[in-house]
Amino acid sequence: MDSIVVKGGGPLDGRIQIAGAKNTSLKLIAASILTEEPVTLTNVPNLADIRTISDVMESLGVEIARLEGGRVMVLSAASLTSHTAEYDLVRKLRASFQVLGPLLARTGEAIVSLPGGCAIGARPVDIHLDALEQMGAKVELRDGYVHASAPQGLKGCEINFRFASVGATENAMAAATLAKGTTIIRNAAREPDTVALAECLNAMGAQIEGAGTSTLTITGVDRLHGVTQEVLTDRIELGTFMVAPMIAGGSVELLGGRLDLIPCFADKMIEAGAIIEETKDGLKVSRGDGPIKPVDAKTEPFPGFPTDLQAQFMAMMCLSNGTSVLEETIFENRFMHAPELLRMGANVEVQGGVAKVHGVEKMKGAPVMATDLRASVSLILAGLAAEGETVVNRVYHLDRGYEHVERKLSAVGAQIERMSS
Ligand SMILES: CC(=O)N[C@H]1[C@@H](OP(=O)(O)OP(=O)(O)OC[C@H]2O[C@@H](n3ccc(=O)[nH]c3=O)[C@H](O)[C@@H]2O)O[C@H](CO)[C@@H](O)[C@@H]1O
Ligand SMILES: C=C(OP(=O)(O)O)C(=O)O
Repeated sequence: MDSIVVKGGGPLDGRIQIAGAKNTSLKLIAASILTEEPVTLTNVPNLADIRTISDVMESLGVEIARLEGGRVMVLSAASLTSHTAEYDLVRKLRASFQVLGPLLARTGEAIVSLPGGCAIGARPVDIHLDALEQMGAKVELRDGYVHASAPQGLKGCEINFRFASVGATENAMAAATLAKGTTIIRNAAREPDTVALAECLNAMGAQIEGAGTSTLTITGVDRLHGVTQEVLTDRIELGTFMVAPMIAGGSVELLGGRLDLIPCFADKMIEAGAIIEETKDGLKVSRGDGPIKPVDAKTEPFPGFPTDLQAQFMAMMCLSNGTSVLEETIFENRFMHAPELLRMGANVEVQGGVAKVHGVEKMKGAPVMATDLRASVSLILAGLAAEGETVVNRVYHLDRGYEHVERKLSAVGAQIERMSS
């Protein structure tokens, strides 16, 4: 299994190209089931998660051509050969559950393995299933699978989400595009990935209004057609690399970066002392002359502080000149990086969903391991300024969501390499 070795070093300098968004790509790929015509996606990142969802799609009969080293994907769901997304594939990637809505809407039947819990929390799917039931689907849980059917098609209705779940909004919205009548989803997610999915579906002939607000109105249409869609910049990769020059010092230009993708996170970075400049190609982030200042943050649905950037922000707060309080409200078990940061000399106290981070002057390299994607990258970030060598093990979590992290960081001067074993 590969590991990443980071040596604390001097300031960073240079440019990093931010890839297309993983979480947008996954949903656009799943949505291609809604049409018989080809869906072409450009700016797709080259990631393990994309390969996994491609396996799920191929198991359903979707033909996939990958061009330009995988950056361009052409998906053709002209003839679906299966209604079943198997446990062995779905367990590898929760987002595989996003085939449920499209499959049900297109064919009237879908059997999808329950994705199950994962390291960051239990992550039930009740909101997804309630929404589909309200649209007239019969939904049963049998042998670890969701069996959903709507032989006469789905029907528009009013749905009030108890929580603005990203995945449930996207599953219900995708399904509603082919329902009879109008569906209104209240307390819908407003994440940029959800807006991008709505835009792609509209470009395929759907009638979705209100994307980016809490109320979506979807007027069902008889069929959707093919599309060519560019995937937007990955805001989580962007936020991750914004933290790097804060920890290591120096300045990095993040190509493709946009402030509107990370409004609250950018404000918190500025409070912590980052200098963020909008350039013609993206965002340039520098560490000012002063120390990293302690900043409190609470994770919230978009446009709030993203849970997917909490671990990286914690790594930075470990080096602040005071105490910050980080509150995790989205997932019940998303502080697994804290004990690993402690190995590196950090001072973090976790109690339930709250972490008190007392900044230390210096961290020290250590062997560490993380059990989820963002936790893994937070340890690499911490390693950029730690004394000595940090070895991050189990990097398959990292490879789910970061393209060549070691190449991108070494290109701006970090001492980092991948060790294969
Ligand atoms: C592939 C993808 O896009 N993943 C993102 C998506 O995950 P995902 O779509 O799974 O996140 P949700 O917004 O659905 O989950 C948020 C919270 O709602 C709960 N919940 C969700 C659905 C449900 O039916 N019942 C329920 O109780 C979850 O357990 C969790 O505590 O949004 C999260 C929140 O921004 C991000 O961290 C993930 O990176
Ligand atoms: C939690 C994440 O992804 P997933 O929802 O696929 O687990 C993430 O991207 O940080």
